[in-house]
Amino acid sequence: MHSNIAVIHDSLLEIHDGEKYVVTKNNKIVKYSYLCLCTGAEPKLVPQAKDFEEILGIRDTDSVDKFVKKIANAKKVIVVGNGGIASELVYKIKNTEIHWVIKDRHISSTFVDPGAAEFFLPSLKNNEQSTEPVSKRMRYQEEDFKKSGAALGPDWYKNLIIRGAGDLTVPSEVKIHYESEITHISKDRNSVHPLQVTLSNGADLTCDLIISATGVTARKSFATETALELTEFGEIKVNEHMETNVPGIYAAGDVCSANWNVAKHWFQMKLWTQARQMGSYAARCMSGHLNKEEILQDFCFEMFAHSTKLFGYKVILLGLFNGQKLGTNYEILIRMTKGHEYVKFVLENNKLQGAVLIGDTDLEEMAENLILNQIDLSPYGDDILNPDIDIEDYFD
Ligand SMILES: Cc1cc2nc3c(=O)[nH]c(=O)nc-3n(C[C@H](O)[C@H](O)[C@H](O)COP(=O)(O)OP(=O)(O)OC[C@H]3O[C@@H](n4cnc5c(N)ncnc54)[C@H](O)[C@@H]3O)c2cc1C
Ligand SMILES: NC(=O)C1=CN([C@@H]2O[C@H](COP(=O)(O)OP(=O)(O)OC[C@H]3O[C@@H](n4cnc5c(N)ncnc54)[C@H](OP(=O)(O)O)[C@@H]3O)[C@@H](O)[C@H]2O)C=CC1
Repeated sequence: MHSNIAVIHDSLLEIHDGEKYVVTKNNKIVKYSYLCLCTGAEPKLVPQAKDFEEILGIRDTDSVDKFVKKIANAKKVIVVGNGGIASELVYKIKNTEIHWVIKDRHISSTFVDPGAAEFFLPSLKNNEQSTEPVSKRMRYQEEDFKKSGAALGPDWYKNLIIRGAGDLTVPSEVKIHYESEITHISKDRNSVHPLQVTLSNGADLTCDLIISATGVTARKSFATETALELTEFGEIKVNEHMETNVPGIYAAGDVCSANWNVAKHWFQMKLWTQARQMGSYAARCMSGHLNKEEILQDFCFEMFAHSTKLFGYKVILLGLFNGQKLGTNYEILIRMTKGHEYVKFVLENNKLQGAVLIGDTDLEEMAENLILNQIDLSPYGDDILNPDIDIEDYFD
């Protein structure tokens, strides 16, 4: 489709930024004028993972294949971590006993507040999952010659059956171990469940498999002549034009860190949408620099927005949805109907700063506009979330 693009199936090894060429694993030399690094991230597993093959991370197709095969023989699993992957897995895994080990006092802490976590909990107790979510996104299939690589992204589990070897006829309740981490693991091959796991709260567990869904670190699997400026977590710093400190080298997606004065309602999270938006914007910046055009920052960096599905519910997170950056100087309005919807508005000086919309609330467009417009909402008071008032229609 795009005759100006040549795809090279190889790995980047060295960047010679002085003479502007790269060297690949197969010794191919490619000259460049502009280079954009989109090497993503890799799972940051619990430290014990190096000693036990039964501890797995999930990132790409290969790692999922391995996980699905291993779990097919597991009757008892531990899921560690409290972010996106763990939240999706504990809901999706069937036919095995699940212990969910989390550092926090509430589930899914990377995305939601304790109130929303409480709203989700019944879904873990009665996890029938009879209907699969309908995917409205474009789905891609990887070609056979290269199975591993890019992170899976939204809907990755849609067509997967993740089933353990348990003989449970009804879905089991997930046992959550709050405020705990794994401190020690040993192996007893003669035990029914070979891994003996001790948690920081003193609890002892046994299991067949551990899934470490404990975040990611930027993947910098290549060398450069000039050192790239990195954050303390190893991400490549980029300016408002996605440029690194090395002339001609840009970076986008999970590997980079937005090192500009970001808009009040935006912040970076390692998400598929942000990676895609950054990639597209970096391309425009490179083209703009080449053609000496003025580059205006893309409006997607004005406000954080994430749409996903957790525990069977549509979840939309907008702006400073957890009061990020606001300190203690904000108000929260909540509307909740058990099993139906959870709506949270975050207000500062009577202006909407962020929103959590769980369920089919139909409030996303209105909330987006209120955050961007910063309309004074004091005349409406609590009625802004009064279910008897069609507030969306009003602001339309
Ligand atoms: C299981 C899972 C579920 C997710 N679900 C969601 C979701 O629902 N919503 C959401 O917004 N986000 C989700 N994410 C996060 C999202 O997938 C990532 O944020 C996004 O894919 C990052 O894109 P990227 O292009 O920066 O990096 P990646 O997708 O990691 O791609 C990087 C690519 O660079 C290649 N590479 C690395 N080093 C080299 C080298 N030296 N030479 C050549 N190639 C190299 C890698 O092989 C890979 O193909 C999920 C992630 C996972 C793992
Ligand atoms: N639906 C979605 O939008 C999804 C998005 N993703 C994205 O994919 C990437 C990978 O997902 P994931 O691995 O879940 O990463 P996340 O960053 O979302 O979550 C990692 C979690 O693990 C915790 N953690 C870290 N180290 C330990 C430890 N040693 N013991 C116990 N807990 C620990 C973290 O706590 P703390 O922060 O306190 O260190 C955090 O709660 C993320 O960028 C995520 O946003 C993945 C799946 C679904």
